[in-house]
Amino acid sequence: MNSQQYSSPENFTDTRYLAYRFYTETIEVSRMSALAFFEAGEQQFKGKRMFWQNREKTFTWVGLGHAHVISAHSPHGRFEQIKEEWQSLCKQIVNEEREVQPILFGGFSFDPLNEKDSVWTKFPEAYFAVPTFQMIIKGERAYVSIHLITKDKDTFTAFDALRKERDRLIHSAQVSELKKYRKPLVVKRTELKKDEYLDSIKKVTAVIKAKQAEKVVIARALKLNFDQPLAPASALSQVSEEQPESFLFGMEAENQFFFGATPERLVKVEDRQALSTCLAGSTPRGKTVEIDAALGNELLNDKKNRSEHQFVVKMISQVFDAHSSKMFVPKTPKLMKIRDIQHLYTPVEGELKDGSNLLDLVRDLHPTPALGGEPKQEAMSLIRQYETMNRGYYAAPVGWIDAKGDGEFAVAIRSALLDGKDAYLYAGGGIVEDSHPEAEYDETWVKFRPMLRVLGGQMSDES
Ligand SMILES: C=C(O[C@H]1C=CC=C(C(=O)O)[C@@H]1O)C(=O)O
Ligand SMILES: [Mg+2]
Repeated sequence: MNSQQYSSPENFTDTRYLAYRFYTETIEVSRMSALAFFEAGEQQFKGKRMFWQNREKTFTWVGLGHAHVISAHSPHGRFEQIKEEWQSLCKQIVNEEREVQPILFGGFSFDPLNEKDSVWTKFPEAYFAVPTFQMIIKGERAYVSIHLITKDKDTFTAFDALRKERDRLIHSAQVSELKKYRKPLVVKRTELKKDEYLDSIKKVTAVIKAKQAEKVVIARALKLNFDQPLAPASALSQVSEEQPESFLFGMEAENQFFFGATPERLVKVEDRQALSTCLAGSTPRGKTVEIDAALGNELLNDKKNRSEHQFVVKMISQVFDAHSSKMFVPKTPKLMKIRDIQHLYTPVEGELKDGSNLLDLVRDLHPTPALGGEPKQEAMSLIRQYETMNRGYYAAPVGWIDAKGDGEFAVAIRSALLDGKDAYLYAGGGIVEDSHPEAEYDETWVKFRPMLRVLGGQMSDES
């Protein structure tokens, strides 16, 4: 790298964030491992690191350090708060000419009105950050940006220090291989409140038969205890090897780390084109091509799974109808096959109307009936009443938005919370009129499988 290339940092001011100044600088770098960059921040930025890779693997993003945090602690108005604060901040930094935009990354809790005890002690109801150092890999090109958002006037020394730190991070990521970690041993695996979970499915099915709701998603948790803590970089590296066909995400909040490999897109916006995917209805993969195809066919024709799926298509279509024009929804679902499981899948596309933006869609889509139920409010209150835990960020939106309003959110399923020597894994399923507790229980095992393979903790008869 040649320091002559550096342009002087740009500086913007704005009304609401008048006191702040936003300094930024981006350089293109030769390609390096995003995980090595994440790991290079282990000492300085522990507790403040974020990771994202889209399903197609065309976009990888790493954030180290917090240039600015936008979080919400109140159960009400959190989507608006994040949107408004980000837009205010963006007024100072938007520059249509800029090839690399600053990105705000983070997530929401599933249900801020759930009052059950929570292990998610470090995660507020919404938690987003603009990182101090942002690395982007887009296709064949890689960029590293510095973001400094400050009220100080004299930033010359501070910015200079950040340039040095950036060079150190890049150097470290380019020369060192990802550390080889020993996979911690799982000393104990506990199914949390299994009997209550089975019982809740019976009760919810009865409630649905009594026509108080049409569909409710009920989930449960597994707890693993390790002999030593698992490093976030190691967890991410395992998950990226095990689940190549999913969105990969990770976010640290102090000493807790939430990560996962989810197949489910909540919504993506690019140049005002919006895309969502309805994903609900499941069956395992078959051991041979023939069995796999037969299972897939059965799923496509299964009444119970098609009904689970159709609630999602209907709801997402309604939300898209409100926010977009030129909507497109295929009439019948296809199969999405991933390593352990196959799902019914319907993409929904639309062109955003003036005045609607990505975070409006996130607010109105969350939770879709793939994670909440139908009708939404009844399902949420039934989940509060019958589910045996607090979901934290499981099943909630996680993703990013840039200064232009483009971005993508996934639904944080197939995920786990790491907390010291403990991990909490989550899985659920859509309960409809003809659901059966044992079958739903089995389905959760299939959904736990990828995370169990990543973390260890599967029993010897599980592959
Ligand atoms: C709730 C989960 O999956 C949802 C997404 C796809 C299929 C689902 C199902 O068939 O039940 C669930 O709605 C989970 O993985 O924990
Ligand atoms: Mg299901």
